[in-house]
Amino acid sequence: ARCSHSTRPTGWRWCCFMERPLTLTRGSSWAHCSYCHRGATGPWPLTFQLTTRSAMTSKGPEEEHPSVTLFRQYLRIRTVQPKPDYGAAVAFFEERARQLGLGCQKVEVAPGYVVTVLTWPGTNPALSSILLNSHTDVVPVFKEHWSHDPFEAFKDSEGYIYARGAQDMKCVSIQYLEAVRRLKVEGHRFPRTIHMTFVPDEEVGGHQGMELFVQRPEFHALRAGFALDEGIANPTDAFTVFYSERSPWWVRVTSTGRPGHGSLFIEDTAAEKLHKVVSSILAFREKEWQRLQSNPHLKEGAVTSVNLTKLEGGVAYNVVPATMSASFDFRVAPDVDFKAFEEQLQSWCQAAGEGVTLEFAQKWMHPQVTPTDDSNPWWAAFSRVCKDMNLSLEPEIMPAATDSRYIRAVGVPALGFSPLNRTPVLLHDHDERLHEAVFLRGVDIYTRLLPALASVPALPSES
Ligand SMILES: CSCC[C@H](NC=O)C(=O)O
Ligand SMILES: [Zn+2]
Ligand SMILES: [Zn+2]
Repeated sequence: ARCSHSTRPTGWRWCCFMERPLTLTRGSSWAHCSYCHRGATGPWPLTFQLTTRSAMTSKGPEEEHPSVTLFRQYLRIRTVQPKPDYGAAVAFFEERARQLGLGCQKVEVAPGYVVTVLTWPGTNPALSSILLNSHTDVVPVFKEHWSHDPFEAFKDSEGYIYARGAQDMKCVSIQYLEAVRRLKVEGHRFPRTIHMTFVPDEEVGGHQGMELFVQRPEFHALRAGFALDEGIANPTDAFTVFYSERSPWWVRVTSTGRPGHGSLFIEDTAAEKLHKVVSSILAFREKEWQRLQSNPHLKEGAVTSVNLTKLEGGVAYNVVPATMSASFDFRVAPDVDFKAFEEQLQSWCQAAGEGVTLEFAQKWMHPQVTPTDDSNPWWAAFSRVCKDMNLSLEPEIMPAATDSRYIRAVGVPALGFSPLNRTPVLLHDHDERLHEAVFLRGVDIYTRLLPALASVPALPSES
């Protein structure tokens, strides 16, 4: 409910959410309701519309919204691959649990790899829980291409926060925490328990993180009925939501052949045969690209992609090598017949000649689709809130691989959702950044989503 601003005397601040006067906890431009911790700024009327972006931008730390300050603190923790400081991240979440009065459990899934679980118990322990997952690691940076230090969380005069992880996905971790904080201080309780899991190593495949965690008794004890995990920003007004993922298949093709002097026409060389396989695979790539281009209804995640990412072999200009290899990053669409596709790869190798083999460095075989219709009560609750908030959703298949695949594979429906619209897609890119107003709007969105999800009535399987 929004207050009717015109009827309030000027000079007051009013919490639009709680319909009560704000207790000012900071200086004049940012007013925070000490009860629900929502902030508001600028002259009357107070709104949270993105159209007031510039008005929401603060200049110094004194005027900054405390949720933004917390976000920037987290961005400064260097959980960057390949040597993330996970210890600092775990300590950060333990402190959040202490401050919020949440349960905190640490599960070491491999030596030095801890999953931190923060828990807000529901009122009906018979019901399954809501899992809010986020990974704590971030990808490396090319520092020389950044306008600001990627681990300083610099905020420019317009309100853009520059940092590795600003979009992928440290924003989401803090948005979950701040939404829970608001709901908790407002005195709410919901039937279903809410667990927030903060997991390591997603950016390198989740093999020392979620892949192990979902097999542990501690995971099963959470009794997750539904999960939210990361999505991708959307540059338009709409929000992207992912209901499935393509399966990563990392394939190395090794070709062996006759060696010899570089001046001679050697027959049956490794390079010739490798070239044939590369040509077959790149022709397939072109076909999928054309299929995507020619059908406006198809989104990137609905076709199979492949890139040639490594070429290895050779020792000298004048020595024909006996072995050469090519590595490919395939992302296989969920509707593909996996067995037939693997046979196709094998037949391209065989067609190239003797001594051409392939091996897999990653081969995900369990694609799952979370239904996006009202047969799925979780989707019904999620999409209803978005409709009520006038958010338009674009349901898609995630082109890349996230920890959602492990969650879905153990039978827990999951949606990939980062509440970031009007934001250029800058994950893994130079100058990754997020506007503070978009970040705060995301906290508002979770503040609406969580009550709905945590109040989904008992499912047939739960009664
Ligand atoms: C296949 S494991 C690698 C996972 C990685 N995830 C995020 O970027 C990806 O490349 O999709
Ligand atoms: Zn991510
Ligand atoms: Zn990533």
